[in-house]
Amino acid sequence: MPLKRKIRTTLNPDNLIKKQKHDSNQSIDIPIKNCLMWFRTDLRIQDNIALHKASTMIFTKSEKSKYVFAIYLISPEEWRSHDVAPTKVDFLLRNLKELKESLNELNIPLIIESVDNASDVPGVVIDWCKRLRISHLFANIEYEVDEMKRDKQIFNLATFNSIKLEMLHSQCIVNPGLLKTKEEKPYRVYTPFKNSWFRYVESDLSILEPLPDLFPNSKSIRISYLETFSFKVPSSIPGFEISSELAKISRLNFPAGEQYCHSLLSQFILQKASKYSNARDILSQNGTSSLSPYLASGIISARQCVYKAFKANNNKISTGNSGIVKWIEEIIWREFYRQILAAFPHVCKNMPFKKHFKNIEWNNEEENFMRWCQGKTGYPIVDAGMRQLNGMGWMHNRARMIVAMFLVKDLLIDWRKGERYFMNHLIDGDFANNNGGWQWCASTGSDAQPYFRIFNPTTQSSKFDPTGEYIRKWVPELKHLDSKQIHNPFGVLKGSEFKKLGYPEPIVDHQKARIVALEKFKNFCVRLLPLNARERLVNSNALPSLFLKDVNVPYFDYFSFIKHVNLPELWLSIEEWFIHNNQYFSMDYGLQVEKQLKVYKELLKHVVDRSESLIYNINLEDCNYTSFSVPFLFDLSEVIPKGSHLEVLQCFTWWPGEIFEDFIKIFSQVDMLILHCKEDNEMLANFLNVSKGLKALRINSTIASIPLISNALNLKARSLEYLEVNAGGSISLEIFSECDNLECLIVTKDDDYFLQNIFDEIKNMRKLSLKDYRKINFKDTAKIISTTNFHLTSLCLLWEEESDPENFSLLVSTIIVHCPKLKNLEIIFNENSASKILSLLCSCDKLKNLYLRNTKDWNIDMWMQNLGQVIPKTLKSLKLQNSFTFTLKSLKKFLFECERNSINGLRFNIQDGGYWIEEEHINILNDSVEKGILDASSQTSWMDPREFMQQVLLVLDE
Ligand SMILES: Cc1cc2nc3c(=O)[nH]c(=O)nc-3n(C[C@H](O)[C@H](O)[C@H](O)COP(=O)(O)OP(=O)(O)OC[C@H]3O[C@@H](n4cnc5c(N)ncnc54)[C@H](O)[C@@H]3O)c2cc1C
Repeated sequence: MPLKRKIRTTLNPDNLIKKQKHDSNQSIDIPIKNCLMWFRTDLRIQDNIALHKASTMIFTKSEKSKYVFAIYLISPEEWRSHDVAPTKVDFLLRNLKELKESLNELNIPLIIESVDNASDVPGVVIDWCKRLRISHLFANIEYEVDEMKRDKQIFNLATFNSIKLEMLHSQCIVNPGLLKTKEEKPYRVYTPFKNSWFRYVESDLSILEPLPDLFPNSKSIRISYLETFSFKVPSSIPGFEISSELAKISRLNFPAGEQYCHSLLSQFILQKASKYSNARDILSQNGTSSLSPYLASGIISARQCVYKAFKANNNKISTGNSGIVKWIEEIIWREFYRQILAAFPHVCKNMPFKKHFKNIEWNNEEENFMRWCQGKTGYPIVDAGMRQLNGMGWMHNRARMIVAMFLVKDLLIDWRKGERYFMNHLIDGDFANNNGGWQWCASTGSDAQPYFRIFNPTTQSSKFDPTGEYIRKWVPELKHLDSKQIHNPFGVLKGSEFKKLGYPEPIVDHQKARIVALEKFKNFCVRLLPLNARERLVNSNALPSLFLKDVNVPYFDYFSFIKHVNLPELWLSIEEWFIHNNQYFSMDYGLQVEKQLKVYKELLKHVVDRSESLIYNINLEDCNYTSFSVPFLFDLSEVIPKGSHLEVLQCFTWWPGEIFEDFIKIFSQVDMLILHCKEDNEMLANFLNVSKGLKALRINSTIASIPLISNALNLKARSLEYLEVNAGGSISLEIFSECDNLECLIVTKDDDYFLQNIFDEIKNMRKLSLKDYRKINFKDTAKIISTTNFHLTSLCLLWEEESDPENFSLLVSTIIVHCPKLKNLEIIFNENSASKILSLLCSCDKLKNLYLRNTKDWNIDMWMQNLGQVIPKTLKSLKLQNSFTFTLKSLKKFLFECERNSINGLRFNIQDGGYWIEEEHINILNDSVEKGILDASSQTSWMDPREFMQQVLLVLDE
C-alpha cells in the first residue's frame, strides 16, 4: 500500500465556514437581537471584517434598541502555552486601551474579562452572549490548530444555545486555501504562490480596497447597558510583567494605537518604500517598515498596508516601483506562511514541515544554547542580533536569519528551541511567520533554504553591516573597533588585544561546524533512491525489505520498483537535491540507462508539479541517440509544461529532429545555446526560429555547411549579447555583422569575414577575446579596439604566432587610450614586446586580473624585476604561463617591489604548477603568503554548461 498523508480535515478553516453555512441552512434563521464581536488577533476598528459585519447587521436593521458589543478575553494560560512574550502582552494591553477608546466613540462597549483556564474560554464567551441577549457572535478566524479547536467548541456551544457564530477570514488579503496548484493542491513553494497571488489580485483589484467606516451604536446603549462601558484594561498581567527599561524602550519604538500605526505606514511608504529593495538588508539602516508588531496583533490589516503601497505605486501591484513591489512581496510571504499553516496543520504540532527531518539528532548543548540566548557566542553579528532581541523585543529580519541559521547549523541546536525563545521575547511574535522563518533557516520548511546553504556569520556581517554600526550599537564591548576588526575580532586582533575587550571567544569554529552540519543534514537529503526514503517505504509496506540494502546503486528491477514507489513520498526526500539546485533542472549525464530514465522521468514530473517557475537546463551532448534516452526525450512534452523557459541548451546539430520538434511544443524561450555543429538540422532551425530570446551563443566545431541553422541564428543576431565562436570553416559568419547589442565576443580560429565586417560596429563591447588567430595583425586589432567606445573591461589577445611585431606599440598605445576601464587582460608577448607590456601596466590603473602568456620558453629575469614596480595596486591576480622561467633572485626582487608598492593579497599563479619551479621558489612564495603580499590560489580550465551560463551572466551583469 502506498503511503497516504493524513490531513485533519475537520480543523480546516474552510470546513468550519462550510459547517456554519450547512448548519445555518438547516436551522431556522435566528432572529437578530444583539451582536457580539469577539476580538482576538485583530485589535482594530478599521478594515475588520467581523466587526464590520456585526455593525452592518445592526445598522441595516435600523433598530435603535439593538446593539453591537465587543469582548476581549485575557487568557494567560493560553498565552503561556503559546509562549507569548511579556513584551507582546504589554503591547496588547496598550493597544486594548486605544481600541477601547475608539470603540467608545462609536458607542460600542468593550468587555474585558480574565479567564484563568484556557478550557473555560468557550463557556465564558457563551455566558456573555446569554447575558447580553446576543443572537449573532462574530469573530475573525485564527488558523493555528489550538485556536481552531477552541473555535469548534464554541461553534458547538453557540449552536446549542441558538446563537449564530460567524467566523470570517480577515488576516490575509487572499484567504488561505483560495490559491491552489494546477493539481488543486496547496502551494508548498513561495514563488509560484506569489505569482498566483499576483494573478488573483490583479484579476480583481477591488480585493485590495479596505472596508468603509463602521456604523456607530445608538447612544441609547449607554442607558440600557451602562455597566458594560466600565471595564478597565489592566496595565499588566501577573506573570507577564516587563522591566521598566524594556517598557520604556517598547513605548518609544512601538507606540500603541491604530492612528499611530497608520502614520507609521504612511511615513514608510512616502520616505522609505522606494529604497526598500536595498535598504531592507542593511542592519544599521532603519530601512524596513517596523510594522510587524502591528500586523501580528492585528492593529492594522495586511490589506490596508498593501492598498497604501498600491496607491503609491500608481495603482500597480506586481510592477512599477521595485522597492514597493518587493515590500508587497514580503507581505505575500506572510500570506504564504498562513496558507501553509492552514493547509499543513502538523507544523503547529512541533513537527517539521518536511516530516522526514524529524529524526535529526541535535546536539542541544545547554551551555551553547544559553550563550546564544544571551548574545555571547563570540560572533559579533549573532550577538548583536540576540542582544537587540533581548533589549527591545524586536530584531531586524536579516539578523533573525543569521542568528537562526547559526543556532541550527553552527551549534546544531534544535530549531524549535530557537523558535520558542523568539516567541518568548518578540513583540511581533507570530506563529506562522516565526515557524516559517525558523523552518526556512533550518532547511526543514516549505520552500526553505537547502540544507547545504549555510550562512557564514562573518561574511554576512561584513556584507550587511559593512560599517559595523549595528554591532557597535548592541555589543558595546566592540564599539572601539574599526570596520575591519569588528566582524571577527578574535581572528583579527592579537591575543592580548582581544582579551582586553572582555568579549567572549567564538564558541565554535564556523568552518568546522559547517562540515559537521553538512554531514548531519546530508543524511536527510540523499541522492536518487536514498536509503531513508527506502526505509520509509519499507516501513509502510510500500516495498519489500530487500530494497533496504545500503548500496549506492541498488541492484533491483527499476520497473517493478517504480510500480511500488509512492513517488510523492520519495520526492520529499530528494526534493532538496532537485529544486534547490538553483532552481535549474538539468537533464545531463547519466541518461543512458533506460531503467534509470524511467525513474528520472517520473521524478521529473514531481519536480515540475512542485515548482511552476522551474528553469530548465538541457545538455544533450552526452546522449547517444541510438540508446534508450531518445524515447524518453521524445516524451518530454508530457512532463514539462508548455511555454517553459529553457535557460541553457547544449546540443549537437546531428540530434534527431523529433527532439527539437518536442522542444517547439514545450519551450517558448531559450536564453543560451551551446551548439556543436556538424551538419544542418531543419527541426533545430525551426525551433530556433520560433523560440524567443537568445542572449548568448557558443558555436563549436563547424565542419559542414549549415545554411538552415545559420539563417535561424541570423534572425537572432540582433538580440545576442554574448557570442563565442570556437569554430573555423564553413559557418556563415555574416550573421554576426547584425550583432549590434553584443557585449562580449570571443573568437578562436580566425575568419577573414570578421576583419572586414564585424568590427565596424562594436560600440557596446565590454569583453573581447581573439584566440588562435593567424591572419589578423596588431594593426587591425588596434583598429578593432578603437571602435569599442571606451567600454572594454576584458581583453584577451592570443595568437599562435606573433605576426606583426612592428605594430605592437600601436596596439599597446591603443589599449592605453581606448581601454580606461580595463580590469582583465590576457595577452601574449615576447622579448621584443616585453618593455611595452610594462608601460601598458603603468597606465592600467583598474586592472584586477593579468594573465601573461608566451608561445615558447623564455627567461624573464630582468623583466620580472621591474614588474613589481609597475603592477597597479588594484591587481588581485597575476598568472604566468609556465613557459616563462625566472631565478630565485628575480622572484625575491619582484616580491620586494610588490611589498614596497603596497601590493596586498595578490594571487600569484604559474599555470600548471610550473615544472621548473624548485622547492626554494615555493618556500619564498609561502613566505609571501604569510606576509600578506600573496594569496595562494589554483585554477581549473574545464567548463561545463552551468559554468558557461555563469560566465555569460558575469559578463552581462558586470
Ligand atoms: C527566524 C525568523 C523568525 C521570524 N519571526 C517572526 C515573527 O515572529 N513575527 C513576524 O511578524 N515576522 C517574523 N519573521 C519575519 C520577519 O523577520 C519580520 O516580519 C520582519 O523583520 C519585521 O520587520 P518589518 O515589519 O520592519 O518588516 P518589513 O520588511 O517592513 O515587511 C513588512 C511586513 O511583511 C511581513 N514579512 C516581512 N518579512 C517576512 C518574512 N520573511 N516572512 C513572513 N512575513 C514577513 C511582516 O508582517 C512585516 O511586518 C521571522 C523571520 C525569521 C527569519
